Order: sequence, then C-alpha cells, then structure tokens
Amino acid sequence: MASAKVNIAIRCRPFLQNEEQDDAVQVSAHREDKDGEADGFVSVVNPRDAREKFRFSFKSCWDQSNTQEEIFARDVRPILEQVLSGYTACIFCYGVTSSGKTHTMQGSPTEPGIIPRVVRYFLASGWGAERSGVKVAVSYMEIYRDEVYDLLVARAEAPKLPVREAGGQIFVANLSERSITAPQQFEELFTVACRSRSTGSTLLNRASSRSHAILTIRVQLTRTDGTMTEGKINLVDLAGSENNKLTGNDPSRMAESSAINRSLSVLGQVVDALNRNLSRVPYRDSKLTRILQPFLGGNSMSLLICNIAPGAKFRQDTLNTLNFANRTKEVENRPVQAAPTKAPPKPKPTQTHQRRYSELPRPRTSMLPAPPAPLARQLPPRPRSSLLPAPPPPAFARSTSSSRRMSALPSSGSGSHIPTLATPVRPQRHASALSQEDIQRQIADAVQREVKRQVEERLAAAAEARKEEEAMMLRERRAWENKAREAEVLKKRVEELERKNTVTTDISADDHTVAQILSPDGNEKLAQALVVAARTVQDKGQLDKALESYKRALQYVPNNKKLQVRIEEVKSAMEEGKTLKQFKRDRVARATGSKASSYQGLSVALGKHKRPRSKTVPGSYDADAESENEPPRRLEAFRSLTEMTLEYAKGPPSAHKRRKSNRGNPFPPPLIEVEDSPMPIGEEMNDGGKPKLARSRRVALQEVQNVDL
Ligand SMILES: Nc1ncnc2c1ncn2[C@@H]1O[C@H](COP(=O)(O)OP(=O)(O)OP(=O)(O)O)[C@@H](O)[C@H]1O
Repeated sequence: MASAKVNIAIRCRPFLQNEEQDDAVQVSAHREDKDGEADGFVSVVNPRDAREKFRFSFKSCWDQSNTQEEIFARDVRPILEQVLSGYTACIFCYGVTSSGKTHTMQGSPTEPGIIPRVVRYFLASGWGAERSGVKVAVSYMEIYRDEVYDLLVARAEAPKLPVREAGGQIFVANLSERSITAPQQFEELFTVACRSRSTGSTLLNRASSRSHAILTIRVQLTRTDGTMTEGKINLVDLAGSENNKLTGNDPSRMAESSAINRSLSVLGQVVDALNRNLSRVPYRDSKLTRILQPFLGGNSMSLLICNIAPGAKFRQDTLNTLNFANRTKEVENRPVQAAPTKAPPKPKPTQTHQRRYSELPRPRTSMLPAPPAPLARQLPPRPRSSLLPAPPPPAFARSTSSSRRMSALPSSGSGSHIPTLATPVRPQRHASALSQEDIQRQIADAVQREVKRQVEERLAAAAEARKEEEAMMLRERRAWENKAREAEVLKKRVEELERKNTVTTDISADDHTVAQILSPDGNEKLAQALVVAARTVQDKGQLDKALESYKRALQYVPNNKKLQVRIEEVKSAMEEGKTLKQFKRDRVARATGSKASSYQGLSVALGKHKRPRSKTVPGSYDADAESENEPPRRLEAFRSLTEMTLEYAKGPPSAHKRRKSNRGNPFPPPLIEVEDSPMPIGEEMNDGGKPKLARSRRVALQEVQNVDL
C-alpha cells in the first residue's frame, strides 16, 4: 500500500450529570458522503472573544448522540478487514481526562466499546467465503510512570518489562500472550486484566486511567486455498492529559500526572517532528512513543480517535486536542502487507484421539495464569502411548518465545504461527503414561531450566543496561573533553592576542575578531579581567596603561556605559594631569558647587565642618573663601543645594521618569558629557550605588531643613 495518512475521528461525549451545560463546543456530524468521504466539523467558541468561533474539519466527527456501534461500523470495521489481509494497524484514543477514551475503547456491558467488538469480529471472521479458520491471541500491557507492565500477569508478580529492538523491530520483552477462542473467554480475561490496570479517582473522573493501556490482538486467517495471513492490531487507551487545577490531584497523583503529561508531550513532539520532516524524531524520549513508533510514521495504518468533552470548562483542553488532531492528520505511514504463507498441515487425528481429546473438560484458560512458554517448550517429548497416535501438542508447547516477543511488533509477515488454541493443561491420559517419579523428575528439570533461563535473561538485561549506561557516560566524557580542548585552544589564542596587544595603544583588529569568536559570557569575562588589570595600573597612577586596558575591555562589551564613562574620566584626568580619584572629587565638587562631595560639601557650605584650605576651582563655590558679610551668595548657594538635594532625595529616577521630569526643570541633575550621549550621574552607578546615593542625599536634605539661616 502506498503512503497513508493517519485517520482522525473526533468524538464528543454527552454532558455528565453534574456538569453545567453550555454551547461552547459544538459538533456537526454531517454523515454526508462527499466523494466517499464523510464530512464533519467541530466549532469551539473563542475563549477570549465569545463572538468568534474556531472551526476544525475532519473526515469523521461524532457527536453526543452517536452510538458505539456507529463508530465501530464506520471507522473501525474497514481497518479490521485490512488486518485480516496481513496489515498491522493501531487505534488510539486520545483526549483530556474524563473525555470518554475508556468508554470508547472498552465501553460497558450495555454499550461495549471497540475492544470487545474487535475481538468478536475477529473470532467470527474465520468462516465464510474462502476462509477456513482463524486463530486469535492477545497480549495486554500498561505503561505506568514510564514503565511497562504485563496486565495478563497478576500485578504482584508483574515485573517491569524492558522495551527492546532487534532486527529493526521494537518489542516488549517477556510480554505474555494468550490464545482466545471465544468472546466469553476474552471477556473474563480482560475483566481480570483491567482490574490490574492503574486507575484512581480524581475530581473529574471517579475511575481515571493513570496509565496508557495497549491491547495487542494477533490474528491468523487460514484460507481454503491453504494459505494463511497474519495481521495485528493495537488498541490503545491513552491516559488523559491533566490539568492539576481541575483534577485536584494529591502529590502521588501529581507524580502520575506529570508522567502522563510528559509522555503525551513527547507524543506531540514526535508528531511535530514527523510533520516537519526532522531528521531526529524523539521516539526514544518515552516508552509510549517507543512502543508506538511503528504506528506513527511507520509501516502500519493508524486511526486516532480524539475524545473531547463538551462545555466551556474543557474548552481549552478541547482546543489543544483538536490542534493535536490537526497536526496528526498530516502524519504519513507506509503500511506494509505481510505476504500470505502456507498454512501448516492440520494434524490427522484418529477417531479415538478425537473422541478422547474432545472429551476433556475445557478449562477456563482466561482465568488461569499462563505457564511460561519456554517451560512447556523445553519439556521432553511425551512418551507415546503404545497404541495411540500423538495428540496435537498443547498450546503453550508450540508457543515459541519469539511469538511471545512479537506481541508488541508490527506484523513481520514471516508467517509465524499462532499456537493451537488448545488447553494449557496437559491431558491426563498422557500423564498417566509416565510414572510418578518420571513426572516429578521432569518437572524438577523443567523448573531448573526455567529458573536458569530467567536468571540468564535478567543477567543479559542488566548487562545491556550497564552497557548503555557506560556508553552514555563515555559520550558525556567525550563531549566534556571536546569542550575542554576547545576552551584550551581559545584560551591560548586569546593569550597570544593579549601578548601582541600589550605593546600597542591602539585597539587591534584582533580584538574584534576575538570578541566575535567568544560567547557573550566569554566576552564579559575577558572584559572584566581587562578592567581589573586597568584598575591595578590605575591605582599605581599609570593612567595611560589603564586607559589602554579600559579601551580594550570596551571592545568586548561595547554597550557598557559605565566603561564608556570610565574611559572618558581617565582621558579627562590625564588631560588635567590628575589622578582619577582627584579628578572625580573635583568633578563632584564642580557639579554641587562645592569642592567636597554632596553631603560633606553641604556641611562645609553650612559651616559645620572645618576643612583645610585647598585650591579653588574657578567658577565653583568655595565655602572657605566666603566671608561673613556675603550672606546673599551663601543664601544663593544654599537654595541651589536645597533644590538639588530635594531632587536627589527622590532617589535615582528611571530613565523615562527622568526624561519627563527634566522637561523645564530648572535644576536638572548634573550631566557628564560622554561623546554624544549625555549621562546623569545616577546612570554610571551600579544598582547598589543608587540607593546609597539616595540615602546620603536624604541625610543631606535633613541637614538643609535643620539649618538656621
Ligand atoms: N459517549 C459517551 N456516552 C455516555 N457516557 C460517556 C461517553 N463517553 C464518556 N462517558 C462517561 O464519561 C465518564 C468519563 O469517561 P471515561 O472514563 O471513558 O474518560 P477517560 O477519557 O477514559 O478518562 P481518564 O483519562 O481519566 O481515564 C464516564 O463516566 C463515562 O461513562
């Protein structure tokens, strides 16, 4: 078959008893065929604008009134015919919690869902035109918190099962498989298995599935022409995505919930990667996607049933589900049909055998735990009773481990046989041919062999896990070593460039190159190192060297305003022949009208502190030079300081506020001219410096208020 896109069906459940009803989500299930295709759509009121509706069209839309039978007849049955002709298929139910996935997949005794219908359909499909028999076998697993468990094994004994890959096939190792001969037998088996499935109560669903459940049905159809086809179908009831606010989950439920949401998110990523034709599809990121790999972009056919719940309460989840459906409908599979093989010759039972065999009571295989297949396989051949021909071997005697392993695989087309649907209990008449002692010995041998096999298997699994872990560690170490090597090369290169540059004052082109090579983080670190170097020489009074280092640092962080200011300061200090400290002190004094810093300057201006005479900066206010009979000048200075202090006491304004407040302000904050970008003093400070400045100015304001003029 050529490529086939994943089929999508949308199903909206009815409102439940305690739910508030509204029209937020509406399904229009036309059921009109357009060119042989059904056409329907779902409309959802936009949560942000009630006048607007989102509309999603799909081939198959089912509303509250549609029955299980309708869905089965229209969407599921055609797939089953393909499975009988040798294809592998998968049907998933996807949706938010309590949207009706389990109802659709399992149903109830009065409204059976897809699973019981599929089993009945297969069991009944062996007889008709050109058909001469069918064999059906099932396996059932759940993925709970990203671990796989066999649901056909009592939960207390069910170990975590590994997912493996061999010959390009992915399978769950040691998953058991049971032959099914009658619907009643399956129902009993399935009821028991479902009880083992992890469910729990949430605010949204009293019996919420806490795991993804996958039922695999393998079916072999024999035809009258002596050929046989084998197909397989996976029926997947996914756990629902959950909004913990709505479900009211407790911590243990939350852990389950996060595992569920995580695996579903990987499922979404897989779909996205397939749609975008990415080279890496993250199938391996969760067990769910690993197991479902053949059904998403693989060699099988798939139907995704998206369950939605009505009403505004679930509207966002409904939109998410419909978006997922929209994306998934673009995913393409390439279904491969298994070629028919020759059916094995039927045993020719004698009359005696037939009579005796059919006389045996039919055990309830579904309720019995199956003996492990290899145990039966390895039993020595039964001694033939002298007159009787050998009866057909019991089911498990022919169930090979490979057939058990295939349970999670798409049909390989190899024609592997489903075991004869007979009883796992050995007929007594054969047992009676052996002495009690022989039986005991054989059982002991078989048990020993089985224990040995299991131990070997576990050891092999542990060795494989160890190997994987080692490989991962090796990969990590190599990655780390590579990084270290790269860093070393880069460091050497930088050192080399540094060496070259120390003799020049101009910024060489190499600095720009280094800045381009380094990451932003690396640039910052290098700049910091250069600033530290600059400070060291600056403290020694070597301003020219400091300037050179600062300039080079700026190449790595060209937008750093503090550094730009610092360079200008150093340049100015050099021009004025001062140390940087002196220059800064004088600048503040110039800006505040005093030689001292704002607070000290103010105190001095008010005559509170005596300060040694110093050189007067032309144009600045010199408190010492002031005489007692110059009150107007002192008053003028005081007013100016008060205004300025009031302005600063507000704290450093934001750039926006500052721009706004400076409009028409007669006392704008002092500006330091840095090339084209004038910057107020507060700007050059770091965040810790600004509050300190504001505090000191607030103190200054108090001083001003206490002045007795
Ligand atoms: N089509 C339907 N008709 C009638 N009742 C329905 C339908 N679909 C779902 N329900 C009811 O809604 C409730 C929730 O359904 P169900 O348990 O199937 O949800 P779910 O999606 O499997 O939830 P979770 O993910 O939590 O397991 C059940 O009581 C079920 O009987």
